[in-house]
Amino acid sequence: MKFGGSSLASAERMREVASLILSFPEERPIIVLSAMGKTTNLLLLVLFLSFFSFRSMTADDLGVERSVIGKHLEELEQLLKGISMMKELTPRTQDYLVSFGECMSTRIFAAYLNKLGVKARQYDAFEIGFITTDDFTNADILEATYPAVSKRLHDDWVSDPAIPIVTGFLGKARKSCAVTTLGRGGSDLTATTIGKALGLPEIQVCIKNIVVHIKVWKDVDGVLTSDPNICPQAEPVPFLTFDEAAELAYFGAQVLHPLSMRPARESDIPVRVKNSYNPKAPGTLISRERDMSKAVLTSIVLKRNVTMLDIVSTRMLGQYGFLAKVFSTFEDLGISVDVVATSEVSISLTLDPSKLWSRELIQQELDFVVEELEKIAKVKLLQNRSIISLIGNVQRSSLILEKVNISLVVNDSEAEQCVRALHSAFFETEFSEFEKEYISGNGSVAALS
Ligand SMILES: Nc1ncnc2c1ncn2[C@@H]1O[C@H](COP(=O)(O)OP(=O)(O)O)[C@@H](O)[C@H]1O
Ligand SMILES: N[C@@H](CC(=O)OP(=O)(O)O)C(=O)O
Repeated sequence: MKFGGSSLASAERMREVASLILSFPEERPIIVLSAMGKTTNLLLLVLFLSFFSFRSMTADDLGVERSVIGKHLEELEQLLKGISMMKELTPRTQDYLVSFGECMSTRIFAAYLNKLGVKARQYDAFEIGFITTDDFTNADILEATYPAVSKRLHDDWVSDPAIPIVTGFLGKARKSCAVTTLGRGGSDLTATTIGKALGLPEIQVCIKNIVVHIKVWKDVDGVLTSDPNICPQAEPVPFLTFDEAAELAYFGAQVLHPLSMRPARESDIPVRVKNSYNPKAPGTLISRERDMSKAVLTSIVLKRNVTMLDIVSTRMLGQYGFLAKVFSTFEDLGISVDVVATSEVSISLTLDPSKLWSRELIQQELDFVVEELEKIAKVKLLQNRSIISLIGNVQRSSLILEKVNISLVVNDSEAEQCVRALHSAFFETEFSEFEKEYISGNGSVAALS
């Protein structure tokens, strides 16, 4: 069970989360926690004065000794002094800095459960086998993680049973051994990684009749048809496939970490997204397959602040070399490409902003891309664009577009209005039988727009 910042904003919320966990006495949960509320943002903004008092107050409110986070508060103070003296925050130091959020929330929560008489044990993910690449701020979990984590959790459980309370979001870099983070919202990935680790055959043999499932608790009734901050009418989507959920997350839905579906899909362990403020709501069940016969559009998502490039060949290369050269330029620079529309001699594409944001020299980098591409093409750089993606089952609407989703690129300033218009057309309008048939069966996608 994973509880994110949205479920853990205060001492009161922590109490409710504890009673929610205890309301499943038949389950043997492993708990993954994010930092409380907006702690990660606060740490990044270095609003540490309010942060210190807030977190200590939470411990006080829960009747937990402040000493459970005393060492961390001292270390954090030292770290912040160091950063302000050096006037430099490297991605590695940034990861170390934000790791305090999860390290403290889990300690406070484990101490609270113990105080209630429920035996719990706190774990820092970087100490129990979460091995990652050294890509600070956006690290990838490595395969070695799965057996290491399952062994550690299993062995501890056998020798001294206690509910594990694990820090989400964090890992340990394979080369430098420093603390890493898995990208914003990465605790979802921690939860599905533990799910896969516990689904390994060795664990299944050790613990007979184990049925692993993953619950991700949020502050909304599941994955919704759109971002509720943009479309207040957004409704929960009851079922999704791993692929749909991954697309949805990748194309901007904040509700799930973009890579979090990978371990779940690899181990075929379903994920249920539930509302910790409304546990009775069924939420969204994400699994390998679902009934697609009625599904057309599942969700509309928005990814803002995207950079787009229009690249038209000057035919200096033969037609066959053009696309290869364009893509190798991005590969050399380590920039991912999101959405692509292409012909033999021209290509329009959007760049993945997360890759650009995680590094410095953004403008220089873009200038360099353009300079490289101008050797073979005319290039137009368009900034402040948004990608609106229509995620769903277009399988039945066009043979050509089978299994792809539809993305539109619009100006940032018009994006929310476009999402609202699309949401209203697709989810808030009663279609006639004829229109339903046209959308889901015979019409082309172009006709839809
Ligand atoms: N399609 C969507 N479905 C559900 N929630 C969404 C969607 N798009 C954006 N959100 C936002 O995601 C939030 C939940 O994600 P997040 O804040 O990361 O939760 P947590 O902190 O629990 O991990 C919701 O409060 C909602 O505002
Ligand atoms: N605290 C981290 C990791 C995380 O997963 O948070 P949340 O579960 O609240 O999205 C962040 O804010 O990015």
